[in-house]
Amino acid sequence: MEFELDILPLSVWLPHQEAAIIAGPCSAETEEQLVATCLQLKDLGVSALRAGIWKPRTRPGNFEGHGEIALPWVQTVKKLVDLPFAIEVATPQHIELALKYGVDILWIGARTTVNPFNVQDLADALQGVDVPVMIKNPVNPDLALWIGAIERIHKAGVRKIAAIHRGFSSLQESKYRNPPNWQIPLELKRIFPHLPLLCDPSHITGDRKMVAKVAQKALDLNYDGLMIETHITPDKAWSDAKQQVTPSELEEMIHSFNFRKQKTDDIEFNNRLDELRKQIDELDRELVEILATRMYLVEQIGEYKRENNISIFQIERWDEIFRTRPQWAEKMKLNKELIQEIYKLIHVESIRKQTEVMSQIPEKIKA
Ligand SMILES: C=C(O[C@@H]1C=C(C(=O)O)C=C[C@H]1O)C(=O)O
Repeated sequence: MEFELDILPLSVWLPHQEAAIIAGPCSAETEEQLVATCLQLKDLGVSALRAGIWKPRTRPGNFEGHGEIALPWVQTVKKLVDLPFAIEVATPQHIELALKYGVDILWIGARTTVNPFNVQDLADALQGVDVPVMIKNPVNPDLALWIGAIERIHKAGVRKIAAIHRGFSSLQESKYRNPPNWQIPLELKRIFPHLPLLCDPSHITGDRKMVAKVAQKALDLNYDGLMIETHITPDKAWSDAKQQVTPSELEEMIHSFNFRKQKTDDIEFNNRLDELRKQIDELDRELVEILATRMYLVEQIGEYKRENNISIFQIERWDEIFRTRPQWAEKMKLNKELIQEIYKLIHVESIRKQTEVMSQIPEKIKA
């Protein structure tokens, strides 16, 4: 990475118990709806409130938020409920207005994170401003864009930063509205271990029935918090009706959550974990050795093909491999999709290796 992120822990700007929970309606629809929802959230132990003031909608004609008109409603809520309030901003003007009305936390939405020009405009507007900024993943599954947006905001001097994982758009059919692609946020966490990471199961699932399950998965993966859309009458919501839950459903969910610890001092647990991990280390070494041996054979086949002028890609052989290996896996109670994915990667590497071999001048001719 270009530079280590120097950021403050989440607890500095968002005090919380086991995990930070940000809740509130998708959109601020009326002052009554916003106040009623937030009053019901007041005693649930949530760490912050949220509401959409400007809503980026895919197509025109849908409710796009009230804009500045709704900001005094946020002020009303803040007088009644002693919790920080978060809203989405997409332009420098949104930032200016949010700060003018005393909004505590800003977030950059998925449709903004995709555009570096847009993010840079926001970063410039945030220069010298001490406000926490949460950055949602870009709509498309592109980790570099997400990192780029975080770096731009960080370079503007913002030290209260968090990332929000809200899932990614996909052309494939899925039970999710925005499939989570967990490997992307986990890779972000590997690159920036100190960056607080929140999950937005409402946008990932698009379906209130699945929200608790995805939220629990995020907690199992040691996420620092959750953002959950909550509405007093979700079915009547002006936006994202299907994915919002009532405050009492949220309360039930919070009670059902299992909050995991990252580590323990329990000696017995740690010893057993070490023992099992040593076994994994040995197996992984063997796995890598086996892959190296397989690749050595692929290279030999490549040389043989070159000498006999045979093409690299062999559809029948590849088809046989792609059919049989998952079958072997299933017999051993292994996930067949995993084996398919692994073999796709192996095959791409075989082709790369043999392409390299094909373009080499054979030793005999060189001599
Ligand atoms: C190794 C070969 O070349 C390619 C790579 C394969 C593999 O990695 O197993 C299979 C078929 C070919 O597309 C081969 O022809 O056997």
